[in-house]
Amino acid sequence: MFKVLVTDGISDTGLKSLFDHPNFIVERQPTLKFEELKNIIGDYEALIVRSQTKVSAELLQYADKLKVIARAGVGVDNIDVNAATGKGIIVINAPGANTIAATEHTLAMMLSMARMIPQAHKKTVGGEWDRNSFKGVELYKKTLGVIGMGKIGTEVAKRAKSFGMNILGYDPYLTEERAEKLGMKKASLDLIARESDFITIHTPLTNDTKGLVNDEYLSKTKKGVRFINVARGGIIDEKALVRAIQAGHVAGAALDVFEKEPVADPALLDNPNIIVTPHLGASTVEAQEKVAQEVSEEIIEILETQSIRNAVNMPQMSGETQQKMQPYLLLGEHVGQLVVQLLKHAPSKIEINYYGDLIEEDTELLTRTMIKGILSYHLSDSVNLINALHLLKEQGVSYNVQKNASNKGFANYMELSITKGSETAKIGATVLNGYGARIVKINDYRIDVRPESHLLLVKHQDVPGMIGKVGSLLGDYQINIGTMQVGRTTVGGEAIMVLTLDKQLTPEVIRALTLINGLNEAQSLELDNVDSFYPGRLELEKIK
Ligand SMILES: NC(=O)c1ccc[n+]([C@@H]2O[C@H](COP(=O)([O-])OP(=O)(O)OC[C@H]3O[C@@H](n4cnc5c(N)ncnc54)[C@H](O)[C@@H]3O)[C@@H](O)[C@H]2O)c1
Ligand SMILES: O=C(O)[C@H](O)COP(=O)(O)O
Repeated sequence: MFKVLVTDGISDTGLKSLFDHPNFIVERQPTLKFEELKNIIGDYEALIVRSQTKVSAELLQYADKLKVIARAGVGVDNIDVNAATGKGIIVINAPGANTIAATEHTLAMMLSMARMIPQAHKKTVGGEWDRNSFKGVELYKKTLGVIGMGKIGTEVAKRAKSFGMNILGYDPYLTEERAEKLGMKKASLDLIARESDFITIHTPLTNDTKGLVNDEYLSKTKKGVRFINVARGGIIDEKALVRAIQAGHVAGAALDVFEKEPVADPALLDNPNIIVTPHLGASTVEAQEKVAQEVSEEIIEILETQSIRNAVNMPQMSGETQQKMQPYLLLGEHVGQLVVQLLKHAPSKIEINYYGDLIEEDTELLTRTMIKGILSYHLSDSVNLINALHLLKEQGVSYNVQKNASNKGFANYMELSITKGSETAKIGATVLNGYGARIVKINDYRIDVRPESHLLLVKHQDVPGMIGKVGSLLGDYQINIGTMQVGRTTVGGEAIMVLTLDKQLTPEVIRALTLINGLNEAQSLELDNVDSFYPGRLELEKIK
């Protein structure tokens, strides 16, 4: 059974798949204080939050069983994603599920500000019939500057066009072609400042966007400009905004999000030219059902089948790429497990080289699976694909990844080399079309071995009779040999033998092997999860 804790106001309808699932127990605690949350968080495998619950590094110290933190929405700034990553906890969100709600709220705020609807409403319900104080402005033929042309910015631009507005958009990813298709103009921030009558913000809050609209930017804007922020507090410097409104330069602002929430600053709340809502951008019945439904379904997938779609702290892959990369991902972990056993030490340096078809692919996840394979030998279950790179850094291990154009004789080839002091171990592997995964290089020896649970690596003199001696000794101990491969670099020098076996070797057999004349070393190499490893899905069993 998996226990899911739901804090914040999350839609019951959206949580239906979790409520109905026989393997999940859902508990709602929408009004917990930090101390209370800290005391219970250790019982849960999954946590669902909106923007109100602060999932801090301190809280996560108590979250011993937690595997997934789900943000029923977009922004994850209330979650310490680094701390979650360090603990191997997946952070997921529901990008896109509240796009329409935030878009419509942006337009509602723009229209309300333009026609002073909240101010007029307040006076009217207060008993005054004031038809003189609320002469608004029209949107028609005005210029709207959209900063951040992602999902919400794009939808806002499309709808604003239908009001007859001219649209300018700024986004590092906005191309001339896309802007043209949308019937708008790609602009610089300065052009938006100079020409816009309304400026709406739709970026995340990042180091780059924090205080993007500050005194300096405001000084470049057109007199009478109006701002809308339904993105994140802090992108507009609130003090600078108030100064510009008081100076009569900025005509108004419509704010849904604030530097500090709940907002209490009278300079914002008592200003007749500023209208506010309490972070309501995503608060529609439809959006709330959708965000809760998306994260509920994903929690079930992650905990039951270890498949991840929208993780914030994992490299993303399209379904098609994931399917294409699947055999390499499975092999990559085994390559990592093998190389660390070969070195017999925790490495201080890792080198990963990709060749052939792999240089065209997104290999970030593959790199992580190799690193997970290496680290799990010493760190065991505490390593997963989420925290592998973080743990590597923590251990002070450097790693370098290269994609090479040179031909290694295979359509695809990955080589992992790890070093400790003067010792290095190397494994080369490929996926052969129609034949599956193969280990094709151990240190400098060429071989051809299918990854199996139990392997025996023998280093011996390249002299007649060695294969027979090893085979008959294993027979004496009732150990069945699956396959046997030999490799050598020079005739008569040192050679290697790699055998796949039906069961694990005991130290006694290893000792007996080393007594064979001409045999320099025998090492048992064990691979985890070989049987469950090749059937198909992205392997994340350590997250379970
Ligand atoms: N008020 C609410 O309730 C509410 C609801 C939903 C989303 N949001 C917020 O709205 C914002 C936009 O959400 P989205 O779903 O459209 O995200 P998105 O990721 O689809 O789009 C964000 C865009 O911002 C752009 N961007 C990043 N840095 C930029 C910069 N320095 N200058 C210009 N553009 C930059 C990115 O390239 C991207 O295209 C986010 O901050 C999100 O958290 C708020
Ligand atoms: O990032 C988001 O999804 C929005 O800010 C909505 O936040 P909320 O779920 O707390 O309303």
